[in-house]
Amino acid sequence: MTELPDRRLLLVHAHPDDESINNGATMARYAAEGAHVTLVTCTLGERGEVIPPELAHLTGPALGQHRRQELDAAMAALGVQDFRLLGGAGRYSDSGMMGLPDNEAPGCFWQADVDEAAAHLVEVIREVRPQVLVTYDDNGGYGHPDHIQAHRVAMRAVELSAESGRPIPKVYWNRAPRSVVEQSFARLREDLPGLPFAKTADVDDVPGVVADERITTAVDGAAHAAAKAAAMRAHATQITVSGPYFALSNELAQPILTTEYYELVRGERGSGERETDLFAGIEEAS
Ligand SMILES: CC(=O)N[C@H]1[C@@H](O[C@@H]2[C@H](O)[C@H](O)[C@@H](O)[C@H](O)[C@H]2O)O[C@H](CO)[C@@H](O)[C@@H]1O
Ligand SMILES: [Zn+2]
Repeated sequence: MTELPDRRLLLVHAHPDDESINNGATMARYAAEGAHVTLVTCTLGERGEVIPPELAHLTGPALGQHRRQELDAAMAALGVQDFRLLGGAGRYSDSGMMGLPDNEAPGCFWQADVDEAAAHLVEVIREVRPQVLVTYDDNGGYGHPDHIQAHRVAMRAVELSAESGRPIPKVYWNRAPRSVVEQSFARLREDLPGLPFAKTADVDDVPGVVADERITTAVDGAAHAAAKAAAMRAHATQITVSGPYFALSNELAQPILTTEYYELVRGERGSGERETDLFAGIEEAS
């Protein structure tokens, strides 16, 4: 088996694009620093909307395949080489937004058996032996069924790994501190007239917004801002990027954060008021 780097980070996401939006700067930074970064994406986003008119014909499996190519390009922009689909390509399909009949579709991720899906993730954990796992909070950041299910599957895999004697030392949820998001939106509102977006989203539309006090870790990815923006641009069916701002297909502008924030929910916290490194406190080569 190929010898893996001392530091190994695993991220679990629902659709192609979530990884770049939530963790693009973190992924680019750790990849550049020589850590092994593994992304597991649970669906190919087959039920997504499509922004560019020339691609509006893409739906279902054809959209899924196109978004897989977008993911390839985004990972190249971030310098990440290990990225996988949970259970293999097409094992779980996009469940659509919460409350839609799509949520009941056979084979969609929302209908997946959590233990069965977690077993696929445990296989990756056994191979990579990550010291750090990143996923969403129990609301999936913003209540999308695939995000909630990705949380459930990831946290179940964390339990199963611990039960089998292979605990993951540190587990984090994606977060955004309310004060930082509010300040970012204040700047966005000032810049809005010069942007290709008509309106802004609301602070509470940003996934994982919490009181500042719940933030345990801030990863400064400013040096990788261009890589994050390029990765987000690569997801062109889902995201429009303009300078330090972006919008999804709802055309509601949001800020691109280059410091990315986390809440440690399993494991020992590193020293200091806030960690600046997800691996803080990890014994090397554990
Ligand atoms: C960021 C994210 O999780 N995107 C999901 C989401 O897409 C949103 C959805 O189409 C919504 O109706 C739009 O208003 C919004 O702009 C989209 O971001 O849900 C899709 C369907 O499950 C999913 O494919 C997409 O990745
Ligand atoms: Zn998503």
